[in-house]
Amino acid sequence: MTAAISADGIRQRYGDVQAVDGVSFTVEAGEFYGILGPNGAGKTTTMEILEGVRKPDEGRVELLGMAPWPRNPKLLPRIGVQFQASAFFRKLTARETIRTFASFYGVGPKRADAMLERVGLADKAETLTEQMSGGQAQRLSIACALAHDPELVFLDEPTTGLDPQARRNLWDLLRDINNEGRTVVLTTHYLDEAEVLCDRVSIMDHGKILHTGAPAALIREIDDTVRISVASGQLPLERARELLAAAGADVATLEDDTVSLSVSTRLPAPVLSVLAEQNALRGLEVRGATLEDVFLQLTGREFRA
Ligand SMILES: Nc1ncnc2c1ncn2[C@@H]1O[C@H](COP(=O)(O)OP(=O)(O)OP(=O)(O)O)[C@@H](O)[C@H]1O
Repeated sequence: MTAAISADGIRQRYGDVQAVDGVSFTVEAGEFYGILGPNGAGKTTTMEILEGVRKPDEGRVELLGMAPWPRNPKLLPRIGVQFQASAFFRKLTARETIRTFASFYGVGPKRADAMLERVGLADKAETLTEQMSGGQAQRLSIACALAHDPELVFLDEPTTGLDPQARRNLWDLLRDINNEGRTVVLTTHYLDEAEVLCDRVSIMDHGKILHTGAPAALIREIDDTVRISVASGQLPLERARELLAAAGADVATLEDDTVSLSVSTRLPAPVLSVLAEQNALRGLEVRGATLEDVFLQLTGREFRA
């Protein structure tokens, strides 16, 4: 079967900045694929090259078995693109906007209106785009990208700037889009978003892909330690010291003044049972590794979006 996307050795330079530095990957049909990286990593430039809106300095891209550059009219009805900054006509309503976008593809008003409903904006149909919230505008731009029923959808940081509730609502929508059988490519600088949504994720930094895999596999590969934090004041200092010694902790910090304790260990059970014996479980936090830890391991730096 032809891959939905194959990118081979793509490079793009802007003046002194090597924005994309030899990126290669494939995306299978039906996959939810993420490109995760901090600001300036080269995600948007990579997306623009995939979408066929930018010619790379070097490298080859195929979308659905075809080259996206030079602009390929056969591909356009089959792909949907949501750009990072959506510019709508401010004085058009949501309904007028989606109908306009749909008409570019010969799609009638009925399907356009249905898309508006699909993204939960039916009750905003008469609202001017300039009066929509950030989350509503993102939903509208996703609806516009989907109006012509594309099989491959590109979403460039669709949830940036949204509040946590609006982000979660959008995640549900994005999952549905993928569950309908569409291939989805998403860029994000939210680690949790990549972890929750993507079948596979490429971690990108300084124009290069550092690692690609299923989020859970990436996390498993790097680390199986568990971080345990004990709220301050839960444990007498002496007991905390003994506990640290007993835990064989890889990393542990003990702050004397408030006796707050955090432990990284591959053997959480003995630590937890001592804490339980000490009746020190209030405010206890236990967490496994996350993609944040994967990024730290790959780059030696904390992930800062
Ligand atoms: N049109 C341009 N002209 C010059 N430099 C650019 C241009 N577009 C991007 N860059 C630079 O290329 C690098 C990669 O930018 P890009 O937008 O691809 O990264 P990104 O990962 O999408 O970042 P963000 O998360 O902030 O959108 C950055 O250093 C950026 O400043």
